[in-house]
Amino acid sequence: MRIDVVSLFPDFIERCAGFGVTGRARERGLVSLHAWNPRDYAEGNYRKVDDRTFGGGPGMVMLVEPLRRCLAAMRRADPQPAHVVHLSPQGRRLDQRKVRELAARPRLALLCGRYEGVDERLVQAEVDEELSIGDYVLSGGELAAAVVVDAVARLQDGALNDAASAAQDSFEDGLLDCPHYSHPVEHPYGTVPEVLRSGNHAAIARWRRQQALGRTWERRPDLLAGRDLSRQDAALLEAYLRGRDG
Ligand SMILES: COc1ccccc1CNc1ccc(C(N)=O)cn1
Repeated sequence: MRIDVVSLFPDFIERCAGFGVTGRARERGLVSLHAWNPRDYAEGNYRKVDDRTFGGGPGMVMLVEPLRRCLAAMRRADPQPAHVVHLSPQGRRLDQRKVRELAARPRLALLCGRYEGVDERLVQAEVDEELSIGDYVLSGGELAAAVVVDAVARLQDGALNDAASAAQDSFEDGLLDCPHYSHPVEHPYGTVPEVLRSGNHAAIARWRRQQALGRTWERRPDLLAGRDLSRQDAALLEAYLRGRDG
């Protein structure tokens, strides 16, 4: 898939997406990343990209015209239509379902606002959807865009090795992940659970599912609300809670 990023700090995303799984996905050609700077499309020798907000009040707004020109150049660069996402605190909340939807698209354009945001006319005319990575305000949309790039890149076929994709799966079915352990077996911080060293793969799978259910119940009950647990899952969760409460 192709991802275009519109940002006043184009190297920001290039750097963020250069490591690990995302860096490898790019090297393998699973994802191509293209940065566009609205300042390159701004007028005057100050190349103005922002100005005061009408109606008064603090802060500056990104001007519509440099962004319009920038997006036009981005569209011209590739005939494939781009799904334009504006990263904003006013956006719908990003979750794994939305990530999967975005990852299935051939081309994404991520619009990163700075200052107090973007002239609303640009949003209305050019943006397909606004997304938020959480209920907090950042100094720019770039970190949110980097989150989207990472989350969609790792879902591209061939991006993850088997172990990592297994970890991915645990989030895919809407549960938190089970705990993980490695060497040494005995450590002042504790001992690796016996079942994980038993070689009994059915028991290991059961234990992991039980841990995922129990931890989700304890930490994110909202993920279980409105979800019908299978009889097997319900039994595992009950046993987990009984075992916890002694
Ligand atoms: C006041 O900032 C803005 C106001 C409007 C748009 C963009 C920005 C840039 N900042 C952002 C961007 C995204 C998120 C998020 N939660 O996804 C948080 N902050």
